[in-house]
Amino acid sequence: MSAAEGPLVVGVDTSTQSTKALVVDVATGRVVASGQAPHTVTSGAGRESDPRQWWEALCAALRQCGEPAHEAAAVSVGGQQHGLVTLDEHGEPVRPALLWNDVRSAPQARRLVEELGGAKFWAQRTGSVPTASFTVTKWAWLAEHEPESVRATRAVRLPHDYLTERLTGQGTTDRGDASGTGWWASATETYDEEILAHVGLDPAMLPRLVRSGEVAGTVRGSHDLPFSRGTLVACGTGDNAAAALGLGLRPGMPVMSLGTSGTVYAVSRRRPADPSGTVAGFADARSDWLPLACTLNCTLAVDRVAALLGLDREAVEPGGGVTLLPFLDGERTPNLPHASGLLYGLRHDTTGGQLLQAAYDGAVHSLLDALDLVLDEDADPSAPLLLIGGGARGRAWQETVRRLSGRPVQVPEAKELVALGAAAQAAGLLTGEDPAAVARRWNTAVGPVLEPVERDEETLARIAGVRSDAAPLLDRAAGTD
Ligand SMILES: Nc1ncnc2c1ncn2[C@@H]1O[C@H](COP(=O)(O)OP(=O)(O)O)[C@@H](O)[C@H]1O
Ligand SMILES: O=C(CO)[C@@H](O)[C@H](O)COP(=O)(O)O
Repeated sequence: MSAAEGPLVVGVDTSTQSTKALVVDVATGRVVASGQAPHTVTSGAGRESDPRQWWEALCAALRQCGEPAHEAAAVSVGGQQHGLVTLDEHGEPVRPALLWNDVRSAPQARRLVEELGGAKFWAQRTGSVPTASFTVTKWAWLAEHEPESVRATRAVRLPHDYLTERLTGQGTTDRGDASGTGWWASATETYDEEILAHVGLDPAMLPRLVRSGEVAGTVRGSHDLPFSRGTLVACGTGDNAAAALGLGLRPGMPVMSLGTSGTVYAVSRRRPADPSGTVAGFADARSDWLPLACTLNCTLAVDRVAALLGLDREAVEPGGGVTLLPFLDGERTPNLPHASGLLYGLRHDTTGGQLLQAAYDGAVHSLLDALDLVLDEDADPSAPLLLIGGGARGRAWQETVRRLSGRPVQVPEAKELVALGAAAQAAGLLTGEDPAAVARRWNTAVGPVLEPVERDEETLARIAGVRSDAAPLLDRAAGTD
């Protein structure tokens, strides 16, 4: 390995399934070393992870990076959004974190929207109409189901805040991730005291908001970590905002991320406020906005269908006219938290490969359906769709997105765009540059462009029709008539 030219920084992505760390050369953007360690997520009714496991995974990923991690001058953490981390007076988790894809707080989400002025109020005030993913609904769920956990809580954090605080000893967050809580007012960029009072959460328990380019703290001594004491720590952000930085995204460039969650988003200069609730009006990690739509069922759901069929995930076959709505975890976009998977149109001659293709089609349809709402009206409809996340490596995913979008699809060669975005934040602390400009200098978005093909309107219309006809079934909680 050749010597690095510039100072080194570490970028971390602590997402749903694993924590990844990259050591990056600030001068060139070259990834000098990398590491990754998995997390466990509970199955069954809820989705929970122990935050201490994220820390252990971070330490393991950094150990895999070896000597270069020791030389890093700054570090930053991007993480899965929305998760509710509750800490006691010793800074220890009161209970496992409730994750973004835990839909148990759907009744609380519905109630909060009703109680506080309806969808329009929430969209105007916070940028988003909260679904079960939003932290505020999880806090309301906890207050109702585990009041003893709420009583024991002294600090409330998001996943990336938790790791940043373990690095620095200080409770900090940023506007990008705060905008997914439901208690951050996007109009004023402050915590919303009325919403917090409504759910009985003391603002003193929340982390300090740190601005882009500001130092969140320095690494305090820890024998678990390869960093030297005093290494700079940037504010970090939510994983989608970090990937937007990592791509050096400019307004109007659409992104589709295929991981545990599916997301579509773009940077916008306008503060979003969609009262239909399809578009979450997130802030980006700089001073712009990140309108985004997110599905709960993406790579894991399609991989599950492949496993049920005993097929490799690439073993898709065209044709057959079968429709599969892969809502295995309930769904957020469309907002159907109680839905389960639905198969329609099965015939004697339907093949396993066609069924698998139908799962890809169903997952991508939900994302494309929301994309038009995410993009500003003046966005160029022929701009390439940037395809990122673990699924973007898969040929079947690439071809499905290409066929159903009718757009050119660009697949960046850089694999870990969340961690690269975090690394760009850390680099910005050292050089004073805008992190998105750092990523552009690193050429992170470069990758092959798949030429557009004619949009498969027939399949899109078929899926939309099944979804609409099945609406009463999909909206019904399992086990009810
Ligand atoms: N070559 C590949 N083809 C298709 N899917 C892939 C490939 N490699 C990884 N994946 C999918 O990527 C997912 C992990 O993506 P990632 O973006 O890392 O997830 P997360 O950020 O949610 O933890 C896995 O669920 C897996 O199905
Ligand atoms: O909830 C959202 C966005 O609103 C998800 O995108 C999470 O941020 C989890 O991301 P991945 O682990 O799938 O990357």
